Amino acid sequence: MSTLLEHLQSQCEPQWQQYTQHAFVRQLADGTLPRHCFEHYLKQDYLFLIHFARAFGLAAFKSRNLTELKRANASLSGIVDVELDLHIQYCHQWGISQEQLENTIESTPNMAYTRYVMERGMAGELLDLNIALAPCILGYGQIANWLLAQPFLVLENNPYAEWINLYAGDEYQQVADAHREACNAVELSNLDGARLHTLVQTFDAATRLEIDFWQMGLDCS
Ligand SMILES: Cc1ncc(CO)c(N)n1
Repeated sequence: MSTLLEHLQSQCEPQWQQYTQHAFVRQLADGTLPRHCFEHYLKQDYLFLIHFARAFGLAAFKSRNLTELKRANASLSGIVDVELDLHIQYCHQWGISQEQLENTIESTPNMAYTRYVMERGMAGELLDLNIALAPCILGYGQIANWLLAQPFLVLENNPYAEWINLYAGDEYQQVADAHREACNAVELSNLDGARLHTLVQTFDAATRLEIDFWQMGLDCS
């Protein structure tokens, strides 16, 4: 019997592949991504992380017991107290100041993605929100591991090596494992066809929005 996430991923295989093997990440691995594209991505990702944190605030609100509340709380503080600080520090290395981050004009693919996730959470239950969040959390972990195994990977003198290692690292992989566990706490066999269909639609939409996010980076749009 497969898990809920295995089922969702298998239902969205072509989109999942487009997302996790996008030209943006291939160019990170071989070091050919133009620097201005990455800088644009980093600025947008700062805004993304702010909304991502808010989504976990919503997850806390949607929690029905202490286990769920503790998970949401851990994710919220992980982003607010660790990931955002790391992001600001990392952007500084790329010559992007906190002021520049705060003055970044949000791109429409970024808006579409973050607000879509929040809408799923507001309209639905915690599970809908967790599934809307799954492609981003699990995808980045998978992308980093996949890139490290590719023949086109060049780590020497690659300005993006640190980024790849961050997402392949134990700390991020543990975050991904925790989210996988939260989603798979629901048994696939306990969901009826209509409920499952809604979750497939959510997973599919969030995956396509991640593809658009990479494309935004590549197009500097
Ligand atoms: C757009 C996007 N998706 C996923 C992650 C992983 O946290 C991120 N930082 N940004």
